[in-house]
Amino acid sequence: MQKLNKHNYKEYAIYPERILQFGEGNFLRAFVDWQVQVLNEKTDFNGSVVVVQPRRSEKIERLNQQDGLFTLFLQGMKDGKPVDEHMVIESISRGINLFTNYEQYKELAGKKELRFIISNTTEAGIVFDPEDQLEDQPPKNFPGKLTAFLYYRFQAFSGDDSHGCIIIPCELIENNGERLKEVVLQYANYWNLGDDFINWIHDANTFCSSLVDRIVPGFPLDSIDEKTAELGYKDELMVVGEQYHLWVIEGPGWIKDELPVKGTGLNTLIVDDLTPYRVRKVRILNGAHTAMTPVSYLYGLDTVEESVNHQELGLFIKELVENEIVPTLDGPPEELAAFSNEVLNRFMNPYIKHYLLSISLNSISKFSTRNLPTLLDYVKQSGTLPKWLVFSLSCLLHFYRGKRGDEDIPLQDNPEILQFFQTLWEKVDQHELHMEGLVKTVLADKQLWRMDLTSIPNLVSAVTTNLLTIEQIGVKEALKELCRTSIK
Ligand SMILES: NC(=O)c1ccc[n+]([C@@H]2O[C@H](COP(=O)([O-])OP(=O)(O)OC[C@H]3O[C@@H](n4cnc5c(N)ncnc54)[C@H](O)[C@@H]3O)[C@@H](O)[C@H]2O)c1
Ligand SMILES: O=P(O)(O)OC[C@@H](O)[C@@H](O)[C@H](O)[C@H](O)CO
Repeated sequence: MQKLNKHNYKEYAIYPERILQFGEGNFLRAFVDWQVQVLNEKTDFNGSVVVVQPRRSEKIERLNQQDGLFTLFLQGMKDGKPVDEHMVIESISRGINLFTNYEQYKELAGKKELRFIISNTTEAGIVFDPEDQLEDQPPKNFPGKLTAFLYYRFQAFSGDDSHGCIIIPCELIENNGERLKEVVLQYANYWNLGDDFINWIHDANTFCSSLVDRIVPGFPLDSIDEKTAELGYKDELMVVGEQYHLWVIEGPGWIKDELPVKGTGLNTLIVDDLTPYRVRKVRILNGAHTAMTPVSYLYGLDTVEESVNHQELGLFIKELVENEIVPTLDGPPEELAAFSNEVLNRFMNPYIKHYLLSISLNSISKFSTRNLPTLLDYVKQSGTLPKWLVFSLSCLLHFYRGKRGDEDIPLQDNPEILQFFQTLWEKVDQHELHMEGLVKTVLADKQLWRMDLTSIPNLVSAVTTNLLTIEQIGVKEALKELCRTSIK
């Protein structure tokens, strides 16, 4: 069977390289590169994307072997109807391997037509590292690579303000645009790149914070043979995502002229303040994902869809979202109810297998950023603990024991965190530590939660009680018990 590449594919238009994209991952390809394709089809945007990898990865070579082409399946509800469609995305012109072709990167910095820089380097990507040097080819961290790129551009156009860029990071970090600009300026100062360059960063470039939303489980490992047979060609970069999408970009109104999304059907908004969109999305959608993961997985389920359609898990998720997360959010109640309803429907998407284990990556820091604010707000508002969220936190501690029955759980978190939990659970198993001791030690750890959670009234005893119940009767029975006593 033939592989997908330009020789085996129909003729298609090649557009000027107007976008530099840091990240070859599933999400950016199913979201940004798809949006660029829509813009090219429906407007005079006329732009293609050059992809660079933020870390060493052989995916960039695979992207070039396929001439930037890949197949995107978009599956889910659209305008109230089920839609299952696929298309070849043609908007990527090429990938540059920064580790072998750094010169090409420097050359791109001098191209007049380049205007946008987009990134998604996970929550770990926007960081400063004093080890990075301008002379490194490439600097190790993403903001270091970006600073170097902007400096080459500044030099190529002798500091001319009309050749700056619009920089839109997509990392799920609060104020990602401002944060990225801060780190770029930190590198500029650290590398002594001069006041003229720093002024050019401020005057010629626009850093926009942005919020992205589309569930992208990625490569369809489960159904690859079936999909390959349907397509009639091999595609190693196939990606599956849902139909729903939202991109909220915080920036000046004139960006609408350069990114002509109006009238294209794209749910991309250019706004003055994205805070309300971010808070509700992170707390409801990501919060529910992160909270359901240890509970459902320990219960014996594997995917989001199974969980939301399950009698007890479904109830757990609905109660958690509607009675614990939503009441802590600001905004018109009808809008919040509509949004949470839509999220629950998206979780039910029958086409998509979204594995809990893939969501479980770095669950401790995710609980901290996505669910802890809800817990704190709930306690502040009501003076009581949110019992579903506390049950989820209890299951999270149990999840990090690393066992589902006799199975080992492939935990994915940073090694210090994994070691911390392993040591504590071993002590409990060897009767050197009581459950309450484990709970107190974990909840008091400021490195995990950025605060001492034992200061929250009754939290230690509630989590200890849950864990003792789980030890005695298992997560299944413990959850059933919680459902029975909560819904009378
Ligand atoms: N998949 C989704 O449903 C979805 C939806 C919205 C947002 N996101 C966000 O997108 C990010 C990537 O998701 P994906 O599904 O594309 O994953 P992926 O594994 O396909 O891609 C990960 C990308 O991040 C880069 N990366 C990883 N760690 C990095 C680090 N420390 N520094 C710099 N770059 C790093 C990789 O090189 C790669 O380009 C996630 O952090 C997630 O929060 C994902
Ligand atoms: O991608 P992560 O690992 O940060 O989080 C897992 C999911 O919650 C996330 O990918 C959502 O599906 C996504 O944020 C939806 O827009």
